[in-house]
Amino acid sequence: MQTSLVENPSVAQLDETLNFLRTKYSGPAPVLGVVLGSGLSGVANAIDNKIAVPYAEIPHFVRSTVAGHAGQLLFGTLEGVPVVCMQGRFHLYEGYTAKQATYPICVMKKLGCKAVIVSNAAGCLNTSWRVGDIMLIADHINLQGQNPLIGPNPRACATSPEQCARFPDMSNCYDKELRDIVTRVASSQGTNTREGVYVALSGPSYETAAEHRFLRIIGADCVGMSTVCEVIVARHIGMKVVGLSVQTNMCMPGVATCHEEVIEAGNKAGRAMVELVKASARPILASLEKN
Ligand SMILES: O=P(O)(O)O[C@@H]1C[C@H](O)[C@@H](CO)O1
Ligand SMILES: Nc1nc2[nH]cnc2c(=O)[nH]1
Repeated sequence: MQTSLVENPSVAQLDETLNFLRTKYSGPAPVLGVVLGSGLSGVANAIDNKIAVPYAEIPHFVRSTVAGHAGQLLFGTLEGVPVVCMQGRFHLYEGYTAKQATYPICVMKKLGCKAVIVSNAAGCLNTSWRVGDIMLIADHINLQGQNPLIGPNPRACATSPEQCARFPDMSNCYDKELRDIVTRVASSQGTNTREGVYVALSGPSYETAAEHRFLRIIGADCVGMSTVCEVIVARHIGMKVVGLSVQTNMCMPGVATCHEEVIEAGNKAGRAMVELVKASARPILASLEKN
């Protein structure tokens, strides 16, 4: 069943989704959500005791229409940590509203997730970096021309009154403590992560050379077509966020970009991402339990 979501998800819609998911999965409640971007679906292979639920079957979910996005919700454990994983996400360029695209984040919250790891494939604007580099998102710039919080407030998926501010703060959007944990894990694995700013445009066209110049000037290190709406919703409802951007193509004058290249580079770097996300799951959980 597919419902057009232009309003915030209602209690009834969320209940319907959760009741359906409970008929498919009865294991421990997930504490960590993971959103896998283009070409990064290999992380799904690291999930143990996996139960896959296609988006097409889930009430109030829309469909994945993009190559490289499998379009299913996965339940299971990652190094013993109960997780729910979006194998494929929804993008605004698919024609979905910001509320439709971010509905799964509300569902993750209702399922019990305290934090979400969002990942994406991105074009690299930083000329000192290389294809395959993994960037921890330190901050973002939202140039999508949409904000999922526009409209009535608060949200039914919030669990406490202090969540869902009308004007939510975005100053520690990408949690510093969790970011430091992932950086430490990466260096213990010999992976040299970057930190930087992700800028999101609506897509689906890739950028012109003039747009690349502009995006560098305003302080972006890489550019993509997703993530920021998910992160805004997650922060609004009190979830902590870790963001990972795999640099899949260099944004350079005269160099063409294509989605196949993005998927291929995402899949290659996906191997390091799998190890990083796997090894970070337990320390992230320990940090969430401490706070
Ligand atoms: O879902 P993500 O942000 O990883 O996907 C990126 C942006 C577009 O969907 C696609 C372009 O090739 O990759
Ligand atoms: N907007 C945008 N999204 C991407 N996703 C992967 N590469 C790119 C890129 O170069 N530009």
